[in-house]
Amino acid sequence: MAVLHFSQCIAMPPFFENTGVRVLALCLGPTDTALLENLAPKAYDLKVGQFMMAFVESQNVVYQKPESAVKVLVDMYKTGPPASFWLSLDNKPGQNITPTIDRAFKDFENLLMPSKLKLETSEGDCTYFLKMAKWEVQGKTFLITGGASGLGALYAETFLKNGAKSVALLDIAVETGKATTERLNNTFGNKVIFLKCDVSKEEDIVSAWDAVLAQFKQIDVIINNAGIMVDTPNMWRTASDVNWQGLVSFSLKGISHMRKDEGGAGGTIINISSTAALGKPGALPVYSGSKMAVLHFGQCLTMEPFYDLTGIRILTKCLGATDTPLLHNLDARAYDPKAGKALVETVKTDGVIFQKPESAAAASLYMFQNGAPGSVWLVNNNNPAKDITPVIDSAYAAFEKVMME
Ligand SMILES: NC(=O)C1=CN([C@@H]2O[C@H](COP(=O)(O)OP(=O)(O)OC[C@H]3O[C@@H](n4cnc5c(N)ncnc54)[C@H](O)[C@@H]3O)[C@@H](O)[C@H]2O)C=CC1
Ligand SMILES: CCCCCC(=O)/C=C/C=C\C=C\C=C\[C@@H](O)[C@@H](O)CCCC(=O)O
Repeated sequence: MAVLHFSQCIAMPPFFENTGVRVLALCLGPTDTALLENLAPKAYDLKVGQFMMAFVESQNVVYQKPESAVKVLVDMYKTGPPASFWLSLDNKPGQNITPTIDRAFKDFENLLMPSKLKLETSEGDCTYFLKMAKWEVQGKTFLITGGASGLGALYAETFLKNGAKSVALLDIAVETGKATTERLNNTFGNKVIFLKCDVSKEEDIVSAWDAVLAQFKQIDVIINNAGIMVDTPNMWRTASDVNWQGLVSFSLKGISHMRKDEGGAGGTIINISSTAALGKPGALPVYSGSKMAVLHFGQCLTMEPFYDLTGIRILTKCLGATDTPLLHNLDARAYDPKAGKALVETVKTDGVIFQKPESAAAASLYMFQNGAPGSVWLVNNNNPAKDITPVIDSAYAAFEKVMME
């Protein structure tokens, strides 16, 4: 999904008109190559791998011939319009699936329109405020990446105010992290620890994870919040490691630790995605692709019987533009200077609202207290959190339908 969304974003008009470069993406179905040999041990977990294999066998999935996939690639090259997306499945001729993908993203973009949102979550919607919380913050231990400042620090404060037992803040910024920890400990009574951890480095993750467990013994909630937005030539790889690989690493460690079927206590993993996964910001294809990867990772992980088996709730938050340093110097964050200039212009002309961090944190608390396992939430424009799982599910149902045709 990161590949598809990267391609969609970078190819946004007037990309082809300006550059003469045609971006095409191929969604390849199961194809008879070494990639599909001995599948079960390739899953993130053997039990899940065996479940997947049983499914593949029960469905008589066809592994198409590699020659058929290559033919589709060649046809796509010969006939594909700029920014088109193709399917190669079951040895059939290539199918241009751009209309289906576009329709799904139109539905996502509609979620971002303030007028449409108001229809569904008005300020007077009492049920939003009065609904009983289903998931307790009280007594829970939190691990928050990127917790030294910005939204991460605010999540810590919000959950502490609502009864969290302990919080581990992990961040690359040591001085800021220590200062935030001291401030929170002065207010909430020594419940917070700080650990230096660069989430783009596996060795940092391993040692911080071990240190948090040595201190707290149990982690109930992980907020994978650390993220940077820099698509520039010298930083896009680091940004991908921070936004995506770090999140995967903490999620997998969290699953091993929390899973009830292997002696854990269950728990919640909150992954911070963005409205950049729902819209197509042409200047930020790497950032947007990484946030789409975060969204799709959560959806795949949480497929049945994940929650029943493990007792782990995966929540994904699509956060809209929020007034933190992440949005400073926007022009220098795009993949190239021309795109950066265009981004700054669009933010002005579209009147993009930079919502208050406090609003985003309050909405996140609501999402924690009420989010069903596997749900996806929109937190945008200072509005209450909105459960957008049905819209995401219906887009994926449309993708699946195309594969059945
Ligand atoms: N501010 C916004 O408009 C939006 C933010 N988000 C996401 O929310 C999350 C938090 O963003 P903000 O608080 O706005 O950003 P921020 O820039 O204010 O704070 C980010 C925090 O992450 C830390 N960090 C940076 N690199 C790190 C690394 N390699 N390892 C560990 N920590 C690291 C920073 O030191 C800082 O404390 C990010 O994942 C971001 O993508 C999503 C949508 C909109
Ligand atoms: C839709 C992007 C907001 C994502 C929030 C985030 O993580 C970082 C935001 C940084 C800049 C936002 C720019 C927004 C520009 C939009 O007005 C538009 O140009 C991009 C979306 C175009 C589309 O939806 O097709």
